[in-house]
Amino acid sequence: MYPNRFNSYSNSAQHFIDKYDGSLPFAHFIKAQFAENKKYGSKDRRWIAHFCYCYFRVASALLGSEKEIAIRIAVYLCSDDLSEYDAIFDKHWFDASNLNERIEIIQNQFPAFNWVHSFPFLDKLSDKIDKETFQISFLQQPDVFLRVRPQKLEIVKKKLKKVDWNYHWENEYCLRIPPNIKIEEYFEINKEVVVQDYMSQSIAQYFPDIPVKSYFDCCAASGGKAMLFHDYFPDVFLNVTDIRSSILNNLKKRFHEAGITFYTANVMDMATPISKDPKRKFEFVLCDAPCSGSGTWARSPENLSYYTPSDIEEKHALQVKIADNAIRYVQNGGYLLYITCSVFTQENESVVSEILKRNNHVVLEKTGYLFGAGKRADTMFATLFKVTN
Ligand SMILES: C[S@@+](CC[C@H](N)C(=O)[O-])C[C@H]1O[C@@H](n2cnc3c(N)ncnc32)[C@H](O)[C@@H]1O
Repeated sequence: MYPNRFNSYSNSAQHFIDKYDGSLPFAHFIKAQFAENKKYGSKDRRWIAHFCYCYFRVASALLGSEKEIAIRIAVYLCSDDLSEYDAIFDKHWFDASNLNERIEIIQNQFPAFNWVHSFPFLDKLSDKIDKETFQISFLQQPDVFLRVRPQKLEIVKKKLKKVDWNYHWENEYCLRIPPNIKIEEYFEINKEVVVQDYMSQSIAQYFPDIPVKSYFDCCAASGGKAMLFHDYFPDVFLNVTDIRSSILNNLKKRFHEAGITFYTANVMDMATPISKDPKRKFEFVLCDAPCSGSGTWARSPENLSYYTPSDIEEKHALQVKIADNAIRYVQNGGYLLYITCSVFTQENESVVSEILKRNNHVVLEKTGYLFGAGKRADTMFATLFKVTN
């Protein structure tokens, strides 16, 4: 890349970063900005967005630095391929053979760069999370993963023989694919493949080890986990709810595409106290609770600059209310699976402790993190409880 081109992208990135106020996801913001500013061609848009995202990945380690310098450092730390930047970066920057060495080079050269601060919520992080791997994972954009629907494995493999891009099987059904692939040009989405993070797919490890007969997904959103469950237990009727009717419309569209008809979807607020014991109970209740999403922030690194930690307290309170209610829907001998895509103790281990403290008929079967950092995937937390009345 020529210096003048680099400067021009850097200036545009600074303009958009300064204009952004964190009130909506950066991806939506930048898309709207580009739609308003027709002067940017598709190549310019790609570079400017890359520079902005690089900046957000390391901004907290560079507080007080000039934006121009911060962007230069950020692009160095966060770009997979440095060969583009021959004319821009200092010669010795190319001596690094891995990300740790890149960090060291910058640390030595710029005293204002404080890597420890790159993730500003370290005090909230669960002690089960490997801090170093987690922090470094923010320097790279996570990959895209597809879950191949079980009965579609053969057709997907056949179609893959004709693609000219690289892919990698993480396991029998999980396919890692390069970013920016127009998936719909190759596969029937939801019918053949579901776009679902590797660790989100791996949640199936926490499904009860029994032939489940009834299922209730109480925070179903657009149905990612419900579809996963369906592919393991195809004969089970799906009862799904969410507080938002708009997201249930997405679920209905996806279920239609997936050929799932054996379900009901209803709006329900799971945080409202339940006065009477629910009439209908289920063998398996899945509660993928609303959370900070901090295990997915390598996909939305603007959160490192704009997330307000007081939100964690509110989320904790909401999660306890929802999980407490969800337990009431579990039949005797059945299971509750509590899930978040958070890495914060308060949303995970603390909620689990609260649940156990408040419900002495509930026992912990299995708990842990599905750690995607270092694998260019998200991180999830899951706990399976057994409920005996
Ligand atoms: C993490 S998302 C669920 C993701 C989903 N399970 C999936 O795999 O696609 C959490 C969902 O909880 C819903 N939610 C938030 N507060 C709720 C409440 N009080 N009652 C029920 N659902 C709620 C949100 O609307 C959101 O769709």
